[in-house]
Amino acid sequence: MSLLSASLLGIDFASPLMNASGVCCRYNEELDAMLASDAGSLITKSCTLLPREGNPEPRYTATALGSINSMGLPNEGYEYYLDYAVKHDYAKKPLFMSVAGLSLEDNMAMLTAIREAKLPAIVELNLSCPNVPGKPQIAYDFEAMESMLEAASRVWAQPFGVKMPPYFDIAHFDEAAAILNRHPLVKFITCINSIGNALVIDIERESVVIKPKDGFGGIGGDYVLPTALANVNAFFRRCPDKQVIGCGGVKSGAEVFMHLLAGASLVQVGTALQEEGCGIFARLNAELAEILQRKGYRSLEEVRGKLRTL
Ligand SMILES: O=C1NC(=O)NC(C(=O)O)N1
Repeated sequence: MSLLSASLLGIDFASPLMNASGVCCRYNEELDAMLASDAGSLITKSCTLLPREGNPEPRYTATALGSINSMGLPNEGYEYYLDYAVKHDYAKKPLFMSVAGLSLEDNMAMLTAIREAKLPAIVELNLSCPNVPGKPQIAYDFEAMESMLEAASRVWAQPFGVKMPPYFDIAHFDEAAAILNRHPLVKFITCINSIGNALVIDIERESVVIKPKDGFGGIGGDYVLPTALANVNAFFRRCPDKQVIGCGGVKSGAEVFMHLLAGASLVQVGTALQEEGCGIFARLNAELAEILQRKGYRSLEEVRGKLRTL
């Protein structure tokens, strides 16, 4: 066991770091770059039943404080990622598959096909894409989320995880956690997806910066770090039988350490990975190791959830 060893669903990871679904994971070449990187694992682009072009461009813009995107789930269709998962060498590093069907039926069809392939791939069910016009985020509709989790638990019939949107109200943390706790097969919770439907304005052009939805898109990066940490900690506190994966605002070892303190078992990198490339994982591992050593920690276990309150 090295200093950066992590564990999820009883599976060992050499590093807690991985990509956030959507970044460096649409094509085989990107997934292979993640495999060759110092990330402890990798996750595929959220897939739909059929391939999708996604929203019109420009649909991603980096900003001084992070990024805004309205990709619209562009992906090669679930069979492409299932094919990658069949060929993947799980002894090298664990692989996650992100599933984001446009309907409950589509999700069940994909989960059935993936289940029948009998792979060690870990499924992260995306309940929180904010960018498909006309498709509300499932996890903001508690009844829809309950129905989706009931169906997914029945069809998938083994442990899986969910990608959650950020919540901003304690009552919503309570309600969402209560729903998740009613589904014991939901063994991990990834917090957070982008903060949906934000608006970035360029004053020189007096314009929005992305084309879809009149410029409204999900934001990531520095903008979302405190909200991401709050959601990680809220679900860590409320779901003692589940693990949490942190996502949001990670750009150095410091933010990785914050997510671990808040309760994260693994940590995903989105905007910073998009901007820096896969070399970021070697840097983040080194920076995290330096913080742990400086503070006298010998494992991530000793840090997880140890956030002090005043
Ligand atoms: O779940 C998602 N979150 C995002 O921020 N963007 C992508 C997308 O638009 O495909 N999906």
